Amino acid sequence: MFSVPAPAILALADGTVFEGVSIGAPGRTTGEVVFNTAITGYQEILTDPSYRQQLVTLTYPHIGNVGVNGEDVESGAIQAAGLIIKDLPPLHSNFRAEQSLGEYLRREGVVAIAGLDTRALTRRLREHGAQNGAIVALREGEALTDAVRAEAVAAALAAPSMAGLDLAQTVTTAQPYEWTETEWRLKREDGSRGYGRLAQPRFHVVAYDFGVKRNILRMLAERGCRVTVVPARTPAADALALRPDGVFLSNGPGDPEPCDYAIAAAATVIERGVPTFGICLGHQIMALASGARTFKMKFGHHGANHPVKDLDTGRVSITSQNHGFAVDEASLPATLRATHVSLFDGTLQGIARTDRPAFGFQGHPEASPGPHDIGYLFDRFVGLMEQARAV
Ligand SMILES: NC(=O)CC[C@H](N)C(=O)O
Repeated sequence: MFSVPAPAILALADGTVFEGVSIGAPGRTTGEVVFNTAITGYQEILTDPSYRQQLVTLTYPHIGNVGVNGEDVESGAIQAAGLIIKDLPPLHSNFRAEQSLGEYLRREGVVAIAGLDTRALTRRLREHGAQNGAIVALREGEALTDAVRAEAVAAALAAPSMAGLDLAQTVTTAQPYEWTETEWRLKREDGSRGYGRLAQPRFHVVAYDFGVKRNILRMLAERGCRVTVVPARTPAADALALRPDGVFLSNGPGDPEPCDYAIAAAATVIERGVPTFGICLGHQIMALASGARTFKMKFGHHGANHPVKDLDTGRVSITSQNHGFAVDEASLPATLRATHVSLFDGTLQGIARTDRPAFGFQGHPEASPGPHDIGYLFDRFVGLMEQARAV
């Protein structure tokens, strides 16, 4: 019933080679190797545009158990450059499943490897920091030779460093579009299942797309926001000409620092006093636009159980995270205050302007499948738009 999988290897830039089996498309892929500790949500992780040019290792050992469906996607395609897992079950089972993870990876042409020691790999990344790697997945019958291994290490070494890379432009929408789809429900009042539609918009939000995740747009629509999603390079004047109640700065891949066009647009929008909310890359861009600095972390935060403390209330939330850069707390100017901090490593997780209605969060308050502890930040954004309207 099951054919023997072809061999695959993962080579790191430091020369380490892990051997496993191919579970996706044959071929070669390179990127920054990162690890994500989430137990659920592999489909949402693969389709998150912030994973562009990254090879994602999932530390949870069984991945693919519930298959793949057409609804749980954060964008229109798999965005991660490759997938690294311990074990792909030969059978999947779920009432929503439409195909297996392996079929999905092959259909999308994504190279992926299973059967290697993901714990050893993760320990190496934790100790030495994130580094570039290459996955080579052979075709059935092809032999794994020393030449293949050497080529893979060379490919890992040749891959570009994430620091300094503007990847937002590579994932952004080419044209503006409107968004009104609301959150997924198992059972709506009318008995239907799935996503809903915003009937009566209360606010108009312009969302800068640096690689936006769909669930962010759904959570805005759920709260009465009609969203116009605009390309990353949209000048502030064009965004403001749409007369939005609020501006949203999305998550996205790569280094925030080279995104000078976005930093300039954010600075203008914030200066004008338009309520502004930034998530992840958008939060970093807001910080840079306000005069703070960002830096590359050792191995970043990628997972679904990161405790974050709200410094205003003392409340601790469990959050979803996916970032390799962070805002340097020591660099905050007088107009920015720290609002949230990571309880894993003390790094900055949230900021707010002291002089304008603008705030940002480093983690993912929209996380689907969760956790949902920090969804209140969307309510805060809506509150700022309400207040601005009352003036
Ligand atoms: N999820 C994101 O928006 C990630 C932001 C940025 N690319 C980082 O790695 O820090």
